[in-house]
Amino acid sequence: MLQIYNSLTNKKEKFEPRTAGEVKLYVCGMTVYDHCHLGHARVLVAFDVVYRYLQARGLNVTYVRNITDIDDKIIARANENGEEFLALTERFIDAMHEDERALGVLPPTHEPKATENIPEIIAMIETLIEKGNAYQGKSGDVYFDVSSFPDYGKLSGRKVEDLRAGERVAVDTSKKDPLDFVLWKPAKEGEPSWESPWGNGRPGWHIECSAMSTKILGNSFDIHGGGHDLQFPHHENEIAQSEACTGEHFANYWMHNGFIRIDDEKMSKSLGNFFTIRDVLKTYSPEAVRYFLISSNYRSPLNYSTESLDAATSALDRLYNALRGIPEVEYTRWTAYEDKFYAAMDDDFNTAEALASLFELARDVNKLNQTKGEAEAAPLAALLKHLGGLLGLLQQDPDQWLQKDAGEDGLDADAIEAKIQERIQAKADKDWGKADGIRDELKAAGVTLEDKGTETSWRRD
Ligand SMILES: Nc1ncnc2c1ncn2[C@@H]1O[C@H](COP(=O)(O)OP(=O)(O)OP(=O)(O)O)[C@@H](O)[C@H]1O
Ligand SMILES: [Zn+2]
Repeated sequence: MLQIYNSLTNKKEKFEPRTAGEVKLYVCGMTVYDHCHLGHARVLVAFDVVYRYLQARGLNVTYVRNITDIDDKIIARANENGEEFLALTERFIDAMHEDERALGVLPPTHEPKATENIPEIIAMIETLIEKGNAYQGKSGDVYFDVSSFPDYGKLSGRKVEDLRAGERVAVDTSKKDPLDFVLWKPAKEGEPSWESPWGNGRPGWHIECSAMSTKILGNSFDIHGGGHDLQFPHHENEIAQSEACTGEHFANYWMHNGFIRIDDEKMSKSLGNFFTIRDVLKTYSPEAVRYFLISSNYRSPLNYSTESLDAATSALDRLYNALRGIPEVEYTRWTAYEDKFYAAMDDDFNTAEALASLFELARDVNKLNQTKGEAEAAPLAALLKHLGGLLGLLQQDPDQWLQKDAGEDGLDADAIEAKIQERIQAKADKDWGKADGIRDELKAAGVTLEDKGTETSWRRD
């Protein structure tokens, strides 16, 4: 029986989809004005594991993860760069997709963008105004009237009176109440904008998720997820908007992942204390990064450190070692082992326990291999690989994986490939000095390049 910790009720609950066999999942995605960092990787991987596991449980999952492609930070960055905001967002959406592919994150079923759903957003705001849940400000702005929604605070457990205490309405807004939040913002000079009944403007952040989730998944759906910081106010506001608009219960289960932290602070672009996914992947393999991200419960905070990533790499070495040299055979069920793994995952996606079950399995593969030989160990090894795959792990060739770490030069295969790509680019740019420099640098690290036509291969000396 799958249990999910529901942030709405603050307890683990039996997971019962609204329609038997079907799961509708919505996760708040990135604001695309920069490269994704490891904090973003955690949301991507945590919900990728949820997505994979629900499917493994035989459920048909519709997974929606939005892209916030219009927002103050995006406009500010585009202005700084002197580029069109759409050019900026397109670049970072492509980069995000590259990072996802590199990390083995499966693409969601739908990836709606805010800018492609403006009519739906406007329609929702109009309904909210009609129903008396939203009002127009003085200059083309529209606000949600928090006092019109008695359930406000039910997700975050906050009381409206407490929230209001100490808040004051800023003089320059036309909000009636400091808790009211913006649904539509009037366009400022030179900013991207869309026509609306309230004049040219753009949507607030909260309304985009209400509009896109409802459009694709319906008024009510199963699971809504996102980072812990989104619980309040973003998700609280989504509930208010959606339930006020449709009169129906919005999402049944709310899942929030903990932060990736650095020195006990949230890894964040605004704080500048971040490591991008692509930078980390220059040194560590994607599976090691995934392993690190799921090595503790998705709800707990997780501190980033090179020690943890090294430990993740060694842990994977042990699992790959068990698979090495064993013939690949078709996976068949092996209940005694599978049950442990499934029981762990059924317990609110307890990946730490699920990984522990993989180590037990690896130990037994080794034992069988030593006592009875490779052929006998093969079915158990196939099971290990299969269960690892449900977490997006153990999908590499064991020999290659283990060879990666073998170099004493500190350069793994991915790092060498990256250098080769850099050299190909340098040659294309006719920067022969740089191209030779890279060849020499690799040579010094014990790696020899061999050019054959346009192909470059490498070997360790
Ligand atoms: N350090 C982190 N650890 C875990 N999840 C995070 C972290 N930073 C952002 N997220 C999550 O990533 C998703 C996308 O977030 P978004 O693009 O809005 O970034 P953000 O929270 O504004 O990050 P930043 O503060 O770095 O700009 C959200 O679900 C958010 O909660
Ligand atoms: Zn959202």
